Amino acid sequence: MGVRTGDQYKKSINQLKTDVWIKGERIKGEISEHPAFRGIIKSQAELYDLQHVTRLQDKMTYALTSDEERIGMSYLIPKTRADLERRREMVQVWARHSAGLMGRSPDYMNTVLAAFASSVHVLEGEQNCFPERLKRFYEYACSHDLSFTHTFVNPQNNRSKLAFIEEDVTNARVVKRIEEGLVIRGAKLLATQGGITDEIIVFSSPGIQDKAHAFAFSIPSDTEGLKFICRKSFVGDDSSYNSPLSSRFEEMDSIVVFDEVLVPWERVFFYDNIKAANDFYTKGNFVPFTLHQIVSRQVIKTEFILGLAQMIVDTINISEYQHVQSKVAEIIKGLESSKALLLTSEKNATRNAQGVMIPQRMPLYVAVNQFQESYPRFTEIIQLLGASGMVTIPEEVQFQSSIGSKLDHYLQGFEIKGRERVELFTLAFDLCMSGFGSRQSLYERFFFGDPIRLSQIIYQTYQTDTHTAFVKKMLEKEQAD
Ligand SMILES: Cc1cc2nc3c(=O)[nH]c(=O)nc-3n(C[C@H](O)[C@H](O)[C@H](O)COP(=O)(O)OP(=O)(O)OC[C@H]3O[C@@H](n4cnc5c(N)ncnc54)[C@H](O)[C@@H]3O)c2cc1C
Repeated sequence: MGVRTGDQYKKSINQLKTDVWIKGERIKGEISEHPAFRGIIKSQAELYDLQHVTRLQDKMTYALTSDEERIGMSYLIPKTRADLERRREMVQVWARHSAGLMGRSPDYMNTVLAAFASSVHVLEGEQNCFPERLKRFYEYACSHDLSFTHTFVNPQNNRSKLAFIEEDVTNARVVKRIEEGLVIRGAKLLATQGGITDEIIVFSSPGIQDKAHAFAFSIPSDTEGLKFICRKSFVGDDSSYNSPLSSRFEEMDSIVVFDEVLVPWERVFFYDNIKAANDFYTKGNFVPFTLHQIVSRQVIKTEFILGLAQMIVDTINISEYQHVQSKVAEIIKGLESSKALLLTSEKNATRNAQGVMIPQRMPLYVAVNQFQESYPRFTEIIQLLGASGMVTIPEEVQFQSSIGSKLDHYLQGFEIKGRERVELFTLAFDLCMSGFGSRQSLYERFFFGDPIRLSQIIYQTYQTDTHTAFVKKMLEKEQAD
């Protein structure tokens, strides 16, 4: 089949008739026509179509041999530094299409799958582990260009350190091991884009205490007993003027419920193995590969925010003020740091024993942890620069009415008419203040894990020995003097 078109993606999602619940009802009919999903499915389809644009073909796809069908670059397992560069460029083509606002553009999960497939050695020879199945599944996913969502974390009912002592009443767990496969009951915290992908990958996050929770598998989204229960939609409305971002990029997050879901053995990658669950996450390539994708996207998102900040400055003509300059400079510093950390991770990449090129972890950890803090600050800067402009944003229909000419006059900016000025500030509002925008901040803060625990990982894994030795040497010199 090779790389898909947007239309093929849309048809496939509509045919599934996945069990998706929103506003107290199960979605009936084509999900691509539902107001909560219309925009995001269209945007996702546009991304698939980019793989077919002739001038982008070498960036977005590759062929293993000259006569083989091309597959998505997002599935590439890098063997060289040039491959990492190709991966970055592919991510950034897709990210530019959504200004980096689609955290789950297909490259995110395709990267996760490539990371898993390149980590099968961690599972080899281990009890209840099936590396061959994972490899076969990766090949199947590449050749069919499948779309994925995923869910790793358990529901948030009790996060105390001693939570494992309590009876588990919510978490998805294996309740039966039968001839046909595993039976799963319970829930997982959430899946972004849950319900609008072909498949869902379910993995245990590290730190599992009970082997019934230690599993990994992938199943079609329409598997019997699997339910996606959506939150409230953050789509403002269908208008690209009034809701320029949420009408296109609202990805939706849904709670994932497993009502006695049968996972066939062919789709089980491991089960009942706590060590495998921990090792696969920590010793496999999930972290460095996924972080490389994430930081590549975040660079583009920061470029977009910088452009928006500067346009606000120009539109109300405030560039002469020193604090305005330093606020924009904050975004520039964030952008340049992310870019530098990303390139450092590629420059210092090393090839592992399996011949896979692994980007250096630490610069990527630092970049993503910094972004967890700087992204909410960037949106604050937009608000501080925009001030009342963020709320003097009448809807398009007001400009089309008989008072439109008054609005054009009274809301004019520096050398632009009211309608254009409001269009820009409406975009800023959607990015920083709407439900969609607030969720974007929460997403960047948490989607790759708790920022507090991430900074702990940085502290605990950073080698400081040479630095303390440096100080000791300096002290010895002082004494010698
Ligand atoms: C918008 C969004 C989209 C997401 N999409 C997905 C997805 O598609 N798939 C998926 O699997 N996950 C997804 N996630 C989940 C994400 O991985 C988690 O939010 C993240 O790992 C943090 O877990 P939590 O939300 O359960 O927070 P908690 O772990 O419940 O943390 C809540 C608070 O308690 C503190 N806390 C809790 N435990 C500790 C501890 N041990 N030590 C110190 N402090 C602690 C935290 O610092 C935090 O302040 C998404 C999250 C968001 C917000």
